[in-house]
Amino acid sequence: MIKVGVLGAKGKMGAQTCLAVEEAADCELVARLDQGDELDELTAAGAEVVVDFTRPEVVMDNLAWCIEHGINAVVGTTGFDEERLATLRSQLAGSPSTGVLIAPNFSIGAVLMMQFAAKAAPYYESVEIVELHHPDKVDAPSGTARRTAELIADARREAGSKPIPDATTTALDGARGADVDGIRVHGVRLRGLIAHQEVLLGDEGETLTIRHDSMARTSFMAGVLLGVRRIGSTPGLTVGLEHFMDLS
Ligand SMILES: NC(=O)C1=CN([C@@H]2O[C@H](COP(=O)(O)OP(=O)(O)OC[C@H]3O[C@@H](n4cnc5c(N)ncnc54)[C@H](OP(=O)(O)O)[C@@H]3O)[C@@H](O)[C@H]2O)C=CC1
Ligand SMILES: O=C(O)C1=N[C@H](C(=O)O)C[C@H](O)C1
Repeated sequence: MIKVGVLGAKGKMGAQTCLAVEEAADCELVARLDQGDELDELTAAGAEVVVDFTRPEVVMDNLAWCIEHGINAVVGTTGFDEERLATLRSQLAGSPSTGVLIAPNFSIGAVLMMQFAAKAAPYYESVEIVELHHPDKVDAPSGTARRTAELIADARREAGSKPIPDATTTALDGARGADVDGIRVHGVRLRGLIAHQEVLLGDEGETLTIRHDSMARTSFMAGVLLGVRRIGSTPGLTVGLEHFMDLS
């Protein structure tokens, strides 16, 4: 049995994760913590893996504590840039048997969408991303969109792709979206939505649209449990659930 603690347990994703862990035959939910609770409850309960679905402004403190106490972490919270990842790598160097998984999206379909988009991007002159989410989301663009843009930009750099054409010389602020590593990312916030993304690719006479939709938060749970099961045997920092999937 893997002893699991959940941070952000009263939130939308944390509550769903508690249910999934309780239902998993090989996991035991030993701690559910939220805002104001003491992290020491995790060690007292013997947690071996912590799942973090909190907020970008608190997740780094949570992870520093987990690494210091040798507790593996599976992280869905967004807000990770290169600087934060470098900080985690250096903290993990001091705790070589501890593992941290940062997964911008735990949905298997979303992971595939990101991989397909990166594969397709060098074949098209143009590519832009539209992410669509529920209006209670606090960060923009989404972690998934940022990660997709980075994967696409890496693939295009590797293939020697030309810069994406765009003749815009005048624009209202935000009209062309955010620039993430040279890729335009547009955000929609709409009641009724959960988490959705389109990657639009275009060239002479054709377009390709790759779209993924999470219609319920249960869509993330298979990926969360995969992370929980694998992180104990994967020391160091892993970025992206694709590393725990056989995609070759
Ligand atoms: N990787 C993935 O697949 C997914 C990632 N996410 C990401 O997960 C994060 C959480 O999303 P969501 O569940 O929708 O957000 P919610 O706001 O519903 O939940 C966050 C919870 O964390 C609590 N919290 C805040 N600070 C702390 C703290 N220091 N310790 C413990 N708990 C704390 C919040 O309490 P309070 O409200 O009082 O602040 C709240 O209960 C976001 O960054 C989101 O983008 C979401 C879906 C999927
Ligand atoms: O806040 C959300 O809801 C989601 N957050 C993650 C993100 O920012 O990419 C994952 C998913 O899109 C849902």
